[in-house]
This record gives sequence, C-alpha cells and structure tokens, in this order.
Amino acid sequence: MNNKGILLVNLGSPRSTSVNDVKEYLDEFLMDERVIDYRWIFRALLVQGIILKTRPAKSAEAYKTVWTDEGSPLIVITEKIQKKLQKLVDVPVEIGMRYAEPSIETGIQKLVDQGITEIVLFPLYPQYAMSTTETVIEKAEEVRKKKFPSVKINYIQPFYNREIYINCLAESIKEKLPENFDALQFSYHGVPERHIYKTDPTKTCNLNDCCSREDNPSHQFCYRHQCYNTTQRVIEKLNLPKEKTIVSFQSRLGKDKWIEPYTDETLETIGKKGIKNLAIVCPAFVSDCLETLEEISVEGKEQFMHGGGENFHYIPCLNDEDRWIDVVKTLCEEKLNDFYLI
Ligand SMILES: C=CC1=C(C)c2cc3[nH]c(cc4nc(cc5[nH]c(cc1n2)c(C)c5CCC(=O)O)C(CCC(=O)O)=C4C)c(C)c3C=C
Ligand SMILES: [Fe+2]
Ligand SMILES: [Fe+2]
Repeated sequence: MNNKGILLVNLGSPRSTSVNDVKEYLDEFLMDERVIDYRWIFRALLVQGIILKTRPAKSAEAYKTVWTDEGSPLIVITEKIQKKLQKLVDVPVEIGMRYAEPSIETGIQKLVDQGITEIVLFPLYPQYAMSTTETVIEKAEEVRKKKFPSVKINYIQPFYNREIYINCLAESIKEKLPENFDALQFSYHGVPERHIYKTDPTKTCNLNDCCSREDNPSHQFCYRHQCYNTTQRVIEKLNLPKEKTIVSFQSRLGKDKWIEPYTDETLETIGKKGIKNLAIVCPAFVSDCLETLEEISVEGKEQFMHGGGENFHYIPCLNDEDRWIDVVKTLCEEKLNDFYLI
C-alpha cells in the first residue's frame, strides 16, 4: 500500500470572517459553472455585479457567529476526521477543499511529496449533486492533468444508500433524539430545480412521487431522489412512521426555483399544524458548518418559534463520531483495494 494515499474533500470556508476574505471565497464558489450554471457572462453579471456587492458583509456576520478559536467549524471538523482516520489506516491521509484553502491541489501536493502516486479521493457528500460531487471530481481531474499527470485518482461514489452509512446515521440520530418529539425533519441543502433535470440522464424525474419511490433505479444522478432515499432508509431503521417525518430543502439563493419544499417555509408553518416539538437533522452535511449551526440552529429555530413551535432540537452532523470514522475507513479501504483490480 505504500504508494497509496487518501484525500478527504469538503466544500471549504473563507480564510477568515473578514468581509474581503468572505468575498474572495464567495467569488470562487459562485463563479463555479457547476454551482451557478449560467453562461460565463451572465454568471459574472449576477455574481460580481449583484451578489458580491451585498452578500459578503451579510455572510461575514453569519460566519462570525459560528467561527471558533481554531477557525471555521467545517475545516476544523474535517481536520478532526483526518486525524482520527490517520490513526486507523496505514496510508497518508490529507484534506483538500473545493474552494479556498487548503485546496485540492494543496492536498494532492502533500500526498505527492510523501511519494504517493495513487490517491483515493473521498468527496464528503452522501448525495450526488452537480454542485458538490461533480465539481469536486472535475476540479481534481483538472489539477491532476495539469500538475500531476502520472498520479492516479480513484473516486469514492456517493454513499447515500450504503447500509454502513445508513446504520451509522440512524444510530447517531437515535442517540440524540429527544424523548418527546412530534416530528423529525430532514433538512437537506437545496439545489436549483434545473440542476435535477441537467444531471439526470434518463430525464425521468418529475419531481413528484418518483423521487420518493424507493424502487426507482433511474436516479444515479438525481440529488432529490438520493435525499429521499437516505430519509426513507433511515426512518425504516428508526422504526418511525412516515407521518412523523418531514423532508425539506434549505439555503436557496437567488430568484430561480429551487427544489421544494423549502425548509424556512416549512418551519414557519408546521407549528400551526400541531407540531410543537421538533427534532431536525441535516444529512446532506457530514460536518457541521455555517448552514447547520447558523441557518438551522439559530435562524431555523426562530422561524419555528415564530410559527407557533415550542421546542426545537437540532441534531448535530456525524462530525468526528467514531462510528462515522469507521464508515469513512471502510469506504476508503474498498477503493484502496480497487487499485489492485485495475
Ligand atoms: C451539502 C451539499 C451542498 C449543496 C448541494 C450546495 C449547493 C449550493 N450552495 C450554494 C450557495 C452557497 N452555499 C453556501 C454554504 C455552504 N454550502 C454547503 C454545501 C452545499 N451546497 C456547505 C457545507 C456550506 C457551508 C460552508 C461553510 O463554510 O461552513 C454559501 C456560503 C454561505 C453564504 O453566503 O450563505 C453559499 C453562497 C448554491 C448556489 C448551491 C447550488 C447551486
Ligand atoms: Fe451551499
Ligand atoms: Fe426524481
């Protein structure tokens, strides 16, 4: 195994909470054609002409509320996962972020400096999306071809339906669920509706029942389907009736239609429908970050209380829980072994 290594890839965060650093980060992130998928000129007009005029200051304030002494929660937690995994495997483990630093290039360089020529790259997203898994692979391939053409990269596939992951998530949720709750809400990061049609080669998703049908095999690239599938499998493990669960999509940006139902609108209305005690979990994220610690735990709680809710219980992400590190190890080892089959 001594020429093999592991690169864990997460989304990335700004370098600091200064407005300038947040602006630089948002510029790189939102100018990614797999995130805002307009023609370059329209993307630049929207991002640089509109969004970057006001959003950096607002986002910087939000980041300040979650930032820790060690830095951004997303980076700090990814580093913790790396350190714990490193203790369990006998190949080097590095991290790389899709946006900002440490970049994917920095991560690959660190592995190459240790003599690594075959890399297992793990995009830390359970569900596939053009704006997550796909852009990570595109970026890594671009960097590999340009700077490390003799390095081989083997990519870990989305694991939204893998038994080991589902068991891990279900056990983690079970431990953290309050004794009394009227509903368990699964809030996933949203994507523009258009992205679903773009990435589903079968074009069979009608955004209605097909996404929640367990037996639909045609959704290898349908983010929405994969979110419903994760939910369905977890609630089966938890023995929860479907009526006691809610699926919604958070963090929409801009004026386009995003996949529904929207988390904020759901939170504002369910209190009045009798859901007074809510538990909420965010399984699109493996590590807590701005979107869970601020948007859900703080803003989401306010929305729920404002809409007549009484008790709001946020269930943290898997973060560096040992059972999750075991899953990461298993998924990495499967791919490390794949190299022998090539
Ligand atoms: C988990 C999967 C994610 C998907 C799918 C995703 C799509 C997506 N995101 C934006 C815009 C923003 N997302 C922001 C933060 C953010 N997004 C994810 C994950 C997914 N995004 C994470 C983990 C984070 C947190 C990063 C951190 O540092 O903690 C932000 C920045 C924050 C803000 O200004 O609100 C933006 C902007 C789009 C447009 C999109 C799909 C097209
Ligand atoms: Fe996002
Ligand atoms: Fe679908």
